[in-house]
Amino acid sequence: MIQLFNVTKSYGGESPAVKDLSIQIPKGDFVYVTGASGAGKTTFLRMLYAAEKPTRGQILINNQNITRIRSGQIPYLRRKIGVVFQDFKLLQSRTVYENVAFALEAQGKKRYEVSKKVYQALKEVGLEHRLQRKPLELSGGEQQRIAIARALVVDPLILLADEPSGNLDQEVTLDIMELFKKANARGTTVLLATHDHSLHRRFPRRVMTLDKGRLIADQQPVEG
Ligand SMILES: Nc1ncnc2c1ncn2[C@@H]1O[C@H](COP(=O)(O)OP(=O)(O)OP(=O)(O)O)[C@@H](O)[C@H]1O
Repeated sequence: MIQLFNVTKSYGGESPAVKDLSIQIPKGDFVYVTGASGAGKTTFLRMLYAAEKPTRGQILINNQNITRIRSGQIPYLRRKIGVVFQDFKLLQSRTVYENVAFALEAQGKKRYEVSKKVYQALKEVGLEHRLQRKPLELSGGEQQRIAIARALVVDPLILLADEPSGNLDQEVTLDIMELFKKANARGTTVLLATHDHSLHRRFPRRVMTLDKGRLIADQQPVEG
């Protein structure tokens, strides 16, 4: 469960990036976060994994108040949250295997367990044959699938994706959506920030619309 109570984030400019946001997202929900460029989508997602602190208001993740989280607690929060970015953010000097294994190794998991989970996560995205490649030897779509495997390998409660298919073509976008839907079907709460309205026409889910930092619409999909 994600809960925001009157959350405002100001970077010190004229108007806040996110204004007075109050939102409840139950476990297992799938939510699109839409809005024009600069509407506050990235800021909203960044606060959920404690990359930014709200200026005012409270944020609870699974009843844990993360509003004033201490830096030592952030790694524990991030074990529950997978994040996927538009520009993948893979470590270029590491292999595909090492990129996906990283979070598990940081948690101190045993070597055989790490390799089993990494193999499963890569199989899930159809790239188990690319284990020893470096990210730049792969296509953009493959790199994003590796990034998704990295996010999902820890079985996150929440998956945050910020314009994950912004630089990718339509076919790859649909592959990626299937991966998000599968993770959601297994119980992961998914928040997907996107400009691409064709996605929610094709896969109708809850849509939250931000405008100048405010939530101006929160629509459930029409049944039927
Ligand atoms: N680190 C920062 N420092 C100062 N201002 C920022 C910072 N990050 C974002 N902003 C400002 O906050 C506002 C919201 O930006 P944000 O990136 O959250 O919007 P967005 O909806 O994700 O936009 P886009 O779709 O272009 O990525 C914008 O006016 C932006 O310029």
